[in-house]
Amino acid sequence: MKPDVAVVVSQLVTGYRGQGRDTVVSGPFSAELHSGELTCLLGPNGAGKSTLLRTLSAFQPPLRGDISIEGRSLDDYSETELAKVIGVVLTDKIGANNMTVAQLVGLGRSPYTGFWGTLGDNDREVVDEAMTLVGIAELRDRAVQSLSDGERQKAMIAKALAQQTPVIFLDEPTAFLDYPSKVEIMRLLHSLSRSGGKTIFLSTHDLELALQIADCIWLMDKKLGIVTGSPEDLSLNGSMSRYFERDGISFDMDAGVFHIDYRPDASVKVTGRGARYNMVRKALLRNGIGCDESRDDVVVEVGDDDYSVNGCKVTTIAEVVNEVMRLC
Ligand SMILES: Nc1ncnc2c1ncn2[C@@H]1O[C@H](COP(=O)(O)OP(=O)(O)OP(=O)(O)O)[C@@H](O)[C@H]1O
Repeated sequence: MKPDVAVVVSQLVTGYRGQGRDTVVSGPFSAELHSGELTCLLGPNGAGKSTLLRTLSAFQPPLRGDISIEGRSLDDYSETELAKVIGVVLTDKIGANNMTVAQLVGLGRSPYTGFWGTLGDNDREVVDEAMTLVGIAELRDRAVQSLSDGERQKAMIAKALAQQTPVIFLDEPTAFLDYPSKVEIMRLLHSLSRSGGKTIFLSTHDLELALQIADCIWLMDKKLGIVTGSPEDLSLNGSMSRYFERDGISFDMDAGVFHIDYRPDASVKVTGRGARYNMVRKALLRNGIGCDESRDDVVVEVGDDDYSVNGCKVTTIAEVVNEVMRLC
């Protein structure tokens, strides 16, 4: 059974109002976000991801169309009501450098206490719980400016959690993070959507990661418009290829990964099997050398412990490549 619809976008057109002329960035399009799901917004630079997130967060008005959250149009919410429904995590500098992590996360309680409001026992409990959920409880007294990018991102997510909203929007939460931290943040957001029944919608350029972790994907492109679906459906129906394949880059539907297409200038025969065999082929291809079973002038044999090139033994793949390059 499909989870509840939390956000409905109807015939939405996003963009910027100008004097006499509007600049349309995306739309018109209609789509839904479901509670308990992590949805990723993917698209090339300039496609309009931040503009869409700002529009959904009510930071800028739509040019046309309607957005409704939990059955009510965005226009019908007061500012305070909105802050209890949508938590927003932007990539902009957060301007919280003189605060401790606990103070920053405590700002998430402002819809309930007022900006200068003092936190009560319940607020402090919520703040502690948010920091624990995100795994930063031990950082509570650290100054925000002393945090790493990954820790700061977690603190911002904890702040959004402390806001206790059913919907959270995040603009590129994995930007500037190393790969393990990107995976950690994405898995954290996925588990928060599952365990807390939250609707989490984020933009990212980490396509392969999004394909592995997201429940749903929105693909966005200025020319192609917006399509939505599960990562697997969008892979199989060709949408991933249509939106992201460029000259020299192809999308492998089965593996859900992108490949750089090399055009080899020469070819050799490679024999063997398993991971070492695949790695040799990969290293040769990167150096402009393809594999051709019919070749017999240059033959690379991949053994269990070493390699040979035309009978000459070597121990590393780098040496295989050097030897083959010398012969080709
Ligand atoms: N204030 C503005 N006024 C007019 N046009 C704008 C404004 N801000 C952004 N744009 C334009 O809107 C388009 C979409 O920009 P946006 O930042 O939403 O894209 P994006 O998909 O988030 O890009 P990126 O992946 O590079 O962050 C771009 O062509 C941009 O130049």
